Amino acid sequence: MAIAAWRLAQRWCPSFPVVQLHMNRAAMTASQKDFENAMNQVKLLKKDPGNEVKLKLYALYKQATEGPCNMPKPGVFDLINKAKWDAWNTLGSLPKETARQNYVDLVSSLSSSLESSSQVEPGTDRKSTGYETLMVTSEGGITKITLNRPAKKNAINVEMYHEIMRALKAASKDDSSITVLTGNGDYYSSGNDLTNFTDIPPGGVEEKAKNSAILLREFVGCFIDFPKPLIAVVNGPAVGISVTILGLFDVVYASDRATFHTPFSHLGQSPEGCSSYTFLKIMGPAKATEMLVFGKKLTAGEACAQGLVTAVFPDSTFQKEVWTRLKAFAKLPPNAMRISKEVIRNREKEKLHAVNAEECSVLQERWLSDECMNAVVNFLSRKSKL
Ligand SMILES: CCCCCCCCCC/C=C\CC(=O)SCCNC(=O)CCNC(=O)[C@H](O)C(C)(C)COP(=O)(O)OP(=O)(O)OC[C@H]1O[C@@H](n2cnc3c(N)ncnc32)[C@H](O)[C@@H]1OP(=O)(O)O
Repeated sequence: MAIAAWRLAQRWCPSFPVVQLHMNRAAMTASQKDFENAMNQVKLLKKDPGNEVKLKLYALYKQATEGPCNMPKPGVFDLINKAKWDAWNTLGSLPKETARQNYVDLVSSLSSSLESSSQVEPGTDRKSTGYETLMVTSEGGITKITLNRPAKKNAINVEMYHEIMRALKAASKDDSSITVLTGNGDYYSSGNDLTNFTDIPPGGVEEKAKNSAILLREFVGCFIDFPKPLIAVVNGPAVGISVTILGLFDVVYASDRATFHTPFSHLGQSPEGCSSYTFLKIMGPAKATEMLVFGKKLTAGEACAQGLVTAVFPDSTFQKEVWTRLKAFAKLPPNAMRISKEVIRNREKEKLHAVNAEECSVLQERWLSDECMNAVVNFLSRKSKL
């Protein structure tokens, strides 16, 4: 969210507007003019420059307008005023003109670095190119990753695994506050693309299984480590890995058209996405077993009752209701949200990585089993569907 400098400056120097108004206009020099321009520029910064920079700005401003620090030192528990005092006092006897120049230089460097960052004005939809299987947009503090193979029910092929990882890594570093994953078309995702099994390398199926386990482990690892609030907008049925990784999301909103299906036994496979751990924690062992071992398909209402889904909305108003909520979340202070997520999730991370490694190693064996091969052949020869 844009930070108006008067708010910034008022917080760090309550007398800021008054001081600014009562500046000696007669004594205005070129550098005084630059100084005033710089103060105006601060008001236009679209991104909070962070406390360290705000303290520097405060100190230089005070030095430029009042000279060396003349305030009594605040008490040790008066943290904010103590930080401000320290910043100002550190400037010692720096001449007013030099402080003014340093202030102008600092604002100018901030303007160029923050303006050229990927900050997006609300309402400006920034679309990332370079994805074949996804649509990625950033708008109003929300990076939205849309699975975009609607003709294949958003089945996740190898390219899509790589692109989702790339999009998540980019989203973790961009200036958005929250990240959303959703699907284009009538499905959220039909899970792993079963044609992934057909492209066998010269090293044979063992090599394929080994490489797939490495890919899967890295893929799930990106969700475990994702630092910002991650929200699934489940627009329709979800199958397999698109369901299991929901346990690693922070919030899951679902249309009442969505279903949640993990038919691993039917496919001769075993749970992944850390679901062997997260689902047990979320819904308890019996309900988790019904889903992960017996392949029970849940309605959105059932998934919500069992804690996998946060809230369910009628399909007719789904997008409107969900995006109203998401836009409000995106306005919250991003650092606070990131740190709160860290506090909530960090103590589980090591465990989740261990679970992920174990699940991938079990699956590597499963992929080589007759049960799995037969299930894939049956689907590909159109003998079976879920
Ligand atoms: C060893 C290699 C692995 C490499 C990758 C490593 C990581 C793997 C990690 C995870 C492993 C497994 C976890 C899972 O996700 S298991 C779940 C797998 N998914 C399925 O079994 C779903 C299969 N699809 C269906 O049963 C049906 O398509 C459906 C989803 C119920 C929809 O039925 P529908 O009648 O409404 O539509 P349909 O005509 O069948 O589909 C339209 C076209 O889409 C294609 N398609 C749909 N889902 C998949 C899929 N999962 N894989 C490949 N293709 C899919 C379908 O074939 C149709 O295509 P076309 O129009 O005929 O060309």
